[in-house]
Amino acid sequence: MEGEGTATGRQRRATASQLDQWTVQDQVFKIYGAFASIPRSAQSVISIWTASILKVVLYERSRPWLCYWILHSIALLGESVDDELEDNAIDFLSRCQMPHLATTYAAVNSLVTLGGHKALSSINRDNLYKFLSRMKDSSGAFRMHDAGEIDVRACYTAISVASILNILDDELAKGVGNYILSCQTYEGGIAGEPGSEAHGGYTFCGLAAMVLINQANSLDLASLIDWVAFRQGVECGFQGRTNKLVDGCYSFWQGGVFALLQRLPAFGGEGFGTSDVEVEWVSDSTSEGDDEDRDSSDDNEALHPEPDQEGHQSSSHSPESSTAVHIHHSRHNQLEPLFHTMALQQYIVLCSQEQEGGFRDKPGKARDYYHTCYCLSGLSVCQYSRSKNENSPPLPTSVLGPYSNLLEPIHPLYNVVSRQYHDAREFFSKY
Ligand SMILES: CC(C)=CCC/C(C)=C/CC/C(C)=C/COP(=O)(O)OP(=O)(O)O
Ligand SMILES: [Zn+2]
Repeated sequence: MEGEGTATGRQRRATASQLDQWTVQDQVFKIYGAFASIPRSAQSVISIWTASILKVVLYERSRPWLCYWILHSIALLGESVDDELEDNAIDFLSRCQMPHLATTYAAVNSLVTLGGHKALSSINRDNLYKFLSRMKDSSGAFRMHDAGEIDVRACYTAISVASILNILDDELAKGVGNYILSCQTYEGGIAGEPGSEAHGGYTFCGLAAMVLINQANSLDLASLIDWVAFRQGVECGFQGRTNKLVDGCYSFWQGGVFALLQRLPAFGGEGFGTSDVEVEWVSDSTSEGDDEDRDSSDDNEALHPEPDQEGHQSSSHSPESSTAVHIHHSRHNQLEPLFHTMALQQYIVLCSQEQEGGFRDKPGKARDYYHTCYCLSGLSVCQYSRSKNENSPPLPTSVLGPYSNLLEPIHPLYNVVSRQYHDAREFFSKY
């Protein structure tokens, strides 16, 4: 019998990413070996040179992301950039040469966020379609880049850009659903690849991709919703996975999962009309006053949960009263937000926000553009979680702090501001 520690035993249990990672590790160790054998005097020059190449590669890879995080944050705040910056951003994004699905998604979302003829027409949809087809594996799933890793993130970014650019067809969609289904774990959340651990980032990607290809109902939605409901911690923020710390960025990755779920017909929502992916908002059969009254009492409970005898959180999180069951039995058949939206706003505004501006993972960490983008996106999801449609703004009681804290609504399938989504949709339906 092969022992746990043997190479063959290790190989047999390995995921595709682990195998990739070990290949890279072997190469790095070989480089270390070669490095150790050269004269000491040459080592420092080479190490400075290698570090700067690595820095350039990583920086180049993240630049479209920086554009998206910054532009989307500005758009969420209801602001726009000046003409010169807009022109420079369009010019820069059209010169990015390293094809990669994640940066393609970031660049497309940046251009959609900038909006207007110049930004939208700078996207070469024919070439992009060819790139997406090249990234498609024979299994149906997508890989991130040429010879790159296959995972749920790649599936989402490919399907998301294809959908928003109106080039999604059966060929691109074929097999994606089965791959994502194989990534839903025993916990209910979705992992990056089969056999890995469920994680909020991949759960958002997997669910959004399934909605876009009209296959969300083939997931085990009841266990998915229970998994995500249990990820909101006593600190009021979300953790990315079981037994890990809460982090501001999961306000969107997990909060966005709720925003998607509550629009699904299976949970009483009105759907996305997935053939043309129009945003529909949750219908509401009760009076707004009634709704908002309950909001505040629920949120008080959320902030001060009654511990049970073993010190666990309140009974609404016990397995006997699973979240899925609650949804269907809520008063007057009205759909409640499926998480504590005011509590999450408290975590975002009071714990993730930096005094000087910007957002972070948690107190003690530094602010950055990634966390700023995803904390603001999560905040918007919370604020609009009870809105009937994007033209009826939330009541003040749904917004933590002054009403001037209200952000723009997002389209949760793509995480771009709704108005920009509609403009892009219209633009790409004509061209
Ligand atoms: C569209 C797109 C590209 C989406 C990316 C989705 C996303 C955020 C995936 C998360 C990946 C991951 C396993 C992080 C764990 O990091 P960690 O171990 O440092 O954090 P943790 O302790 O919170 O799990
Ligand atoms: Zn984070």
